[in-house]
Amino acid sequence: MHQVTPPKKVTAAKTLLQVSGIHLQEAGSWVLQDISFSQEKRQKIAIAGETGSGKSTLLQTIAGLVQPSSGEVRFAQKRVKGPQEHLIPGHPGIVYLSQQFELPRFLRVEQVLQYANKLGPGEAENLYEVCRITHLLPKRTEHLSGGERQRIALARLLLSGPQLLLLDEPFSNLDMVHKNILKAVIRDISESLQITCILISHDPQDTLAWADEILVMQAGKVIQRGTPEQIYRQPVNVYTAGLFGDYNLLPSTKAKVLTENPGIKEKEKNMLIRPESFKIVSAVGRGLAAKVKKVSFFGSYYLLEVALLGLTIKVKTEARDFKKGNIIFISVDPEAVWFI
Ligand SMILES: Nc1ncnc2c1ncn2[C@@H]1O[C@H](COP(=O)(O)OP(=O)(O)OP(=O)(O)O)[C@@H](O)[C@H]1O
Repeated sequence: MHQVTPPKKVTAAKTLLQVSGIHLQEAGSWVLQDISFSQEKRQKIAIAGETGSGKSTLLQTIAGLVQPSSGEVRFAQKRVKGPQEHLIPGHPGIVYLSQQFELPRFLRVEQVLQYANKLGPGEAENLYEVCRITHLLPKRTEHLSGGERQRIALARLLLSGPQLLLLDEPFSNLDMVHKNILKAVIRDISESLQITCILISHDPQDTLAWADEILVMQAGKVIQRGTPEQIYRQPVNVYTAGLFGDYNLLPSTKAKVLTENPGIKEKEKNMLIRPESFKIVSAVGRGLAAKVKKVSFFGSYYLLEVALLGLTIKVKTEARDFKKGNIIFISVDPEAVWFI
């Protein structure tokens, strides 16, 4: 099996956020169930999960915008009060960038930001640089693109000087150019402004390379927590596996043929193999024969669908030599197999 780095131990002194036993019931059903985790200062946590799994509600609960039915959120060792305990919901140290952020219309960007500014001289200008919005300051808010509006909404939140930034699907609805700008902004918010972040995203490309730790949610529960490598290579179930990319699932009966490969032990469980873990080998006898049924081009790689052991298996390759109908020989590295 793969060697993966265990998540870092969180020590009390470094802990910024402590979420303990959060439950939330709405309209008779559980939206959040027994959620507990902690976050160190500057630790980057991503939350993944299907639509409706409770990700946004969890972030809103952390921000003090939703009252949990039970459990508590502690931020910098103090309990975060919910909206039923506060006249103005929220916590001054925590900001939440919603998917439905709003900006006042018919104002110049610099006016909008001026009203929100609680930072010292020079700090706001630095923040505008980090958010890549300095050139937008003289523009009017109704003359901005969606990506620009979002970076201004983000800067406006950060002008209050928070320690924790909660980002709810910030990359949805962005084209590749604006997405890459926002990725650089989020990296700099963490590195130069030293603000701790939690980020929700559907897209594994947004979270795997960024996060120190990923929480996977399903039906209001955290079902897996680990480093990006653990989550990707050792998913607890097919739900987690599917959130982070394509996979092949071979039933144990079929897997027996592949287990002839020295190094792969036969187990009763199904075998999960990512498409990039198959190797296409040249010689007969060094791999199993498979017939190419379909070739799809994805820019940096091709995805082959091949018939193997009566199943359709997905194989990723950078080579452009394969066509429908070809017979290829494939093998798998024992290190890349995960039993599920
Ligand atoms: N105030 C509420 N009353 C009733 N149901 C609610 C309330 N808030 C959330 N829910 C339900 O809880 C579930 C989780 O919603 P939530 O928006 O947190 O999920 P999500 O994982 O963020 O989904 P998405 O990715 O679509 O934003 C949904 O089924 C939602 O309808």
